[in-house]
Amino acid sequence: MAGFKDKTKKREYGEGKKPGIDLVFKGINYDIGERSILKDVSGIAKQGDMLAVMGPSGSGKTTLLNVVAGRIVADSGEISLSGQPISKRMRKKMCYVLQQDIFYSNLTLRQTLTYTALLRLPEKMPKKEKIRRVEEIVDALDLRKCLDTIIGDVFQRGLSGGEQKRANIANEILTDPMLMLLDEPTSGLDSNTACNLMKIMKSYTQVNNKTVMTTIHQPSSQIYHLFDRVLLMTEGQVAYFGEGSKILSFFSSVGLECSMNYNPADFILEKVNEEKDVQDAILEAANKLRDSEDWPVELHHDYKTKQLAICDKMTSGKINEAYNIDEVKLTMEATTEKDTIKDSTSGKALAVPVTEFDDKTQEQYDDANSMLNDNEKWVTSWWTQYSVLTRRNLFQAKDRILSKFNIIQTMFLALLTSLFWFQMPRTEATLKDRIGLIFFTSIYFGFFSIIDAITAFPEDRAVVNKERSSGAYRLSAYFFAKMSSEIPLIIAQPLVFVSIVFWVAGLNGVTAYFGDLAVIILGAITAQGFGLIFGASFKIFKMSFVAGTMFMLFNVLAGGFYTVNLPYWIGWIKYLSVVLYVYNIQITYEFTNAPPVLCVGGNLTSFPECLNPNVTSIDQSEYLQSISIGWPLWAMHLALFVFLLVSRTTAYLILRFKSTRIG
Ligand SMILES: Nc1ncnc2c1ncn2[C@@H]1O[C@H](COP(=O)(O)OP(=O)(O)OP(=O)(O)O)[C@@H](O)[C@H]1O
Repeated sequence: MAGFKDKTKKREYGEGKKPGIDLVFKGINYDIGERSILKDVSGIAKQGDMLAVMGPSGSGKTTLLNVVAGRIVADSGEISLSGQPISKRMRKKMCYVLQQDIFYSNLTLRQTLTYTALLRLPEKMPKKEKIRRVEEIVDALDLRKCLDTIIGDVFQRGLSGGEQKRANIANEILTDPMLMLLDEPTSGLDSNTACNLMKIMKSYTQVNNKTVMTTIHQPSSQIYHLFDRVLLMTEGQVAYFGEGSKILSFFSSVGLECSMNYNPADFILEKVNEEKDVQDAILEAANKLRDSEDWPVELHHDYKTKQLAICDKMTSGKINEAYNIDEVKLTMEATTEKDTIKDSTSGKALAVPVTEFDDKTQEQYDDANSMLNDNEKWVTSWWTQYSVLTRRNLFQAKDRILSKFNIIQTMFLALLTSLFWFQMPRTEATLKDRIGLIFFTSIYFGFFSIIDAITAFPEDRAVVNKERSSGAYRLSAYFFAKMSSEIPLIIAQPLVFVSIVFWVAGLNGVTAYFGDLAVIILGAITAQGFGLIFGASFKIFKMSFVAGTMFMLFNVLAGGFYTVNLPYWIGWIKYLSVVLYVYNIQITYEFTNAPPVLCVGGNLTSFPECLNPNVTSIDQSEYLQSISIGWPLWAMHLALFVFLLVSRTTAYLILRFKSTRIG
């Protein structure tokens, strides 16, 4: 793999490498209830290196990764990046590649990466540069041949498992993070694909001076030898931390010998899984290791204060003064141990990694600090986030809302409805059919929108949660983008349906056509807002679905078609039905300024005025009065707008504050 450098950087250092960061986590403890999940876990991942976190299932690997990523707050312990306590802002310099590959399944890899680049690379970087970065990463991770393949899911084939893993990593490293946290990147891959992936990662890490911490289950020996350091865990404790190459001699010191040609990874995992006395012996030896020469200085108990004193000077730009801190009386023994600063009195190592404090070193520190302390909360403006998300959502939702299946369904229903209500004569005899058709159109698109919003939500929630936890964009940008991008798609189907059915059935003229169309669309958009509420309120899809269906059934029952005269004590409830307003607006258009509705002859009529031989048509305004709530059109439209506003605002607030929320 050809490595790639960030050409946007002004300076390069040493052997052409950018300054990287060292991750140190020390004394991490984390309990859930009575159970200790992590016990005094410490380790280091250095720039240009890969740290493997290994251990049996349930030993706490993912939990540790979550703690480092800031997704879980540890009960105690310290985490620092290049000597500085880790902060929320610094976490933007890291990426977390989840075990699951979470993407919009119907976007191609090119679209997925491009949208990520536009969302997560700095506003000031030109678009051309962002695209170039996508291209570089695609080559680096050997993804070019599948750039135009959709991501896919269980329903539609797309990228292969290995390609999805690489796509997942590519998507995260686009932002050029300094620290990469990978959770089981090889899970589900065959050994060859897994090995290729890890080789690619190794090369990328070295060439670009990145820091990698990865959990891994049972690596092959080829993969195992790619790791610089290994943190072996058992039951939440450190069973070994140190260079991967020294692990067998560590086990040998406990009397556990690995036979030749045996995969060291298999061997160590077998041993930490053995009976309690073997485990205890390993843990005891691991504890002793903490007092040995091999134990990194950064993990010593007294390291923090001294390190911080030096760091304070360094971060305030006074590197040379760091040498002269009285309390610690530093001397640099560059000739014998080039990379270590030592306490002159005790001779104990205090800090790494400076060999010479010249101008170049000062620059490196300036750069590393400016990278870590980047104060921008968002890398792109609200408007950029909104417009990129709108485009992405439009593309992504188009295939869903205007899927072949939905188009066939709408066309089929339009055909069926047209046949059932074909050219109704405008007579008293067809009044029931006429209002039946109007009621059907009032509810159909409401159902359609609410169910669509609920079914689309789980995928949305997963992707947006992932992206928002890496600080990609604001919730409001996502929310407004979702609303505005789906409106044209929601309009498309009622437009086709009403344009066919209205005229074939013979409803009332041009004004009623536009009025009906507008109110059906308004009802559908409002129903979508309620769909969002149910999608956001429940983690379990089935519950959202049941809640959405019950809500729509309530709307239908209280919609004014089945029940006009409710008992007085519950009559108010109908005003909570969105369908009531959509239906009433439509019947108002149908029976106002309309051609006459002819009486049926003789005693068959239900209208007393039709018994008068001089009267040929019914009084439509009186009829309308008898079947409607009698509100003026403007008031009913206003009520619908209030519902629209309330549903959208509630959905937003639920997303913002509920625990199942996005972001
Ligand atoms: N929310 C929770 N409530 C109770 N126990 C939990 C919770 N989350 C994790 N655990 C427990 O913490 C332990 C460590 O879990 P973790 O996922 O970190 O293990 P792991 O080493 O990554 O396992 P695997 O290799 O199987 O993914 C497990 O025994 C798990 O059951």
